[in-house]
Amino acid sequence: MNDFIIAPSILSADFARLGEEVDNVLAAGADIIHFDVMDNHYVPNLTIGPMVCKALRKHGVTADIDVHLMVKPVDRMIGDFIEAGASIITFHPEASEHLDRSLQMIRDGGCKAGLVFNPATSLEHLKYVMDKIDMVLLMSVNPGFGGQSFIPGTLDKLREARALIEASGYDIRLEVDGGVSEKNIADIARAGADTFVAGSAIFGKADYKAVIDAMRKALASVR
Ligand SMILES: O=C(CO)[C@H](O)[C@H](O)COP(=O)(O)O
Repeated sequence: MNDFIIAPSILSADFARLGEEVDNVLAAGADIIHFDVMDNHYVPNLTIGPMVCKALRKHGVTADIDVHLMVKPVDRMIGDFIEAGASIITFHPEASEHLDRSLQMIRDGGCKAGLVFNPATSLEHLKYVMDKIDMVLLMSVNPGFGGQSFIPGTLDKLREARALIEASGYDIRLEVDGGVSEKNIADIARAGADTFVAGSAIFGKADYKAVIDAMRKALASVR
């Protein structure tokens, strides 16, 4: 695994050719696949569920699948995605009735667990569960749609999250999602992110490898 992880969001892929799109983006140098699950309840959009995750595994995808649950309630979906072959499952603290239990369910199912924070959601939810998470995901847009602009205040929040992670002593990745492109990825990494979700910046271009290479080149200037 690279130190910096690039995670294309299939929200912006061509769903009619999803297996091929995932193969192509992995062949172009992506590390993992970001899988956005929206329920038209917690967020105002409706996307894909565990059957599609299972279908990607059946298609032959062996890369990690990073499932971002934008659903409420979360617990039933956790079980279904564990069964469907997810590698990482993240959810929003305000969407779970019992945060600790939801995190434990994910780890008990053999997946990595993480919490997702909307732009205006406080990081205080991390306080008592640092030992139960493998990833913190900061949304740099309000969740629900691809193609939005990066909210600049996320950079300060990333610095805050990075400091909390370092102080905890745990091995926790810091992911950012929304409006990430080859133009701002270096600044985002300098603020502390190590895992980068990008949807429209990658799938919106014809040459996925050129974009991912440009992102890696920008990241090389950071470390
Ligand atoms: O979770 C999401 C939206 O809720 C998407 O993953 C995110 O917005 C990525 O899309 P883009 O890179 O086009 O901003």
